[in-house]
Amino acid sequence: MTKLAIMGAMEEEIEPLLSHFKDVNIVEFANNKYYEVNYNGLDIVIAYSKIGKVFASLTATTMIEKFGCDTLLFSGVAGAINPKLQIGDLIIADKLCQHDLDITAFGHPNGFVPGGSVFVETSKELRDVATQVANENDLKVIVGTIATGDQFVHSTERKNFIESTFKADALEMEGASVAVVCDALDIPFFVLRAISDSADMDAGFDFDEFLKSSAVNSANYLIKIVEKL
Ligand SMILES: Nc1ncnc2c(CN3C[C@H](CCSCCOCCO)[C@@H](O)C3)c[nH]c12
Repeated sequence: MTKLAIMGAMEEEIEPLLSHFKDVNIVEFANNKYYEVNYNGLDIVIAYSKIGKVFASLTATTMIEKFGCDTLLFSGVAGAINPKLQIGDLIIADKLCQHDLDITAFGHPNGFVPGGSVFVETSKELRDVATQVANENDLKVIVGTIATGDQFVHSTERKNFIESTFKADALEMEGASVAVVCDALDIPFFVLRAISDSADMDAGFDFDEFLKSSAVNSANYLIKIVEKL
């Protein structure tokens, strides 16, 4: 029986999801709250990690190891790199990387450390469900590479580095750490993001303005995917 983890990084990313559920049981653990619900017979644990790769790794590991989740879906917002991605648009990750992981001094490529890999792929099965839902609901969704790093990107210089180095389509601060955790624990995972900004000099203003509405875009799509699982 599937037990689903639904994760975000910020409260604003999870709030639109929680509003769909009643009878929520709250479990406090490791300075965080985990919301347990049952939806259409599916046991679900929902949490927002707080910002960044370390918090996201802790929450993903907790949802799997402590709560016994066997599938993990991430919903949230992202900065656009691919110019086809406009504010509010949806992107599903087929693979993720860490743009700020750097031991190039030793001849390794950006995003690589021994024992790891530059890219981690998401679950093809979950992506196929998502694509079917998008088609059924006439949703425009891009499938692409998402780059993760412990920084809010707000400069075209950093954005261009990430694009040229990883050929990434979007960027954020948690997805690749969820990917490494799920890959290591052999848990199928899926990362969905809606664009809140373009990671350029206007990113801070756009993010403040569009966080909530873009988080709702992602959450509404994710709920439709959950209903298919
Ligand atoms: N351009 C960008 N660069 C990197 N990541 C993103 C993302 C994706 N999420 C949003 C959030 C931004 C962290 S700062 C939030 C401000 O907090 C305000 C509270 O003081 C973090 O969880 C990553 C959207 N645009 C981005």
